[in-house]
Amino acid sequence: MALEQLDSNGSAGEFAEALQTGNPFDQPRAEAAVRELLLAVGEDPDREGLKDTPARVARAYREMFAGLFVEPAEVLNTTFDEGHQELVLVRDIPLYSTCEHHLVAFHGVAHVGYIPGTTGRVTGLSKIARVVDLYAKRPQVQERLTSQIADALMRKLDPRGAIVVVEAEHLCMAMRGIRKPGASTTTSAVRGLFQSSAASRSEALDLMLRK
Ligand SMILES: Nc1nc2c(ncn2[C@@H]2O[C@H](COP(=O)(O)OP(=O)(O)OP(=O)(O)O)[C@@H](O)[C@H]2O)c(=O)[nH]1
Ligand SMILES: [Zn+2]
Repeated sequence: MALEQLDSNGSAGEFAEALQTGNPFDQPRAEAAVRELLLAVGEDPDREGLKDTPARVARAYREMFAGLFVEPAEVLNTTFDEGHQELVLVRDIPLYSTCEHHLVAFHGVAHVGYIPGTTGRVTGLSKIARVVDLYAKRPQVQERLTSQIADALMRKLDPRGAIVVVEAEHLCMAMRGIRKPGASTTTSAVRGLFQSSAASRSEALDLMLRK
């Protein structure tokens, strides 16, 4: 399927599948593992309410990890020359990812900005959200997710700078363990001009974090 087609009407899952380069998801193996887990926690996987659960959970994991075995940065291959050499910023991109330590969700928003290079080459705004989405669909830590998004922009758009801020709540800190619901973690990754120029960085951060 052509990426252009998916851009207009494809879901993130279909999009990820179109980019798939590595192992396909092993549905039977995932189902068997979920069944084992249910047994391990003392449940009866054959009772009425749970009988379809291994298949359902496996499908959910397939979707949640659709960014594995793909190169998310590839979505930034679609660019066009707009001659725009000022800041482009997409903020409040909703984000759902999975903490690789506990395999539970962390969720929040990503703010992504870049200043196009001298050619003024830009990418479609939806592509920025797609990159966030695909890197999020992996077992992750927030710091790596943040850096991967910034590095993808630098690699594919050759911009003067890229800046990414992610604000998220980790359910592993809310529903278990330390149990601090509402605690929020902010991570940033700054590259290029945003690293060397405090003025550019603070302009972008101000636009990103202004309530
Ligand atoms: N830096 C960072 N830490 C994370 C992220 N997601 C989860 N963690 C932390 O990973 C750590 C794993 O610590 P461990 O001591 O191995 O695991 P644990 O015994 O379950 O830890 P507790 O959560 O403190 O109960 C915890 O402190 C989590 O809060 C993340 O995205 N970034
Ligand atoms: Zn965790």
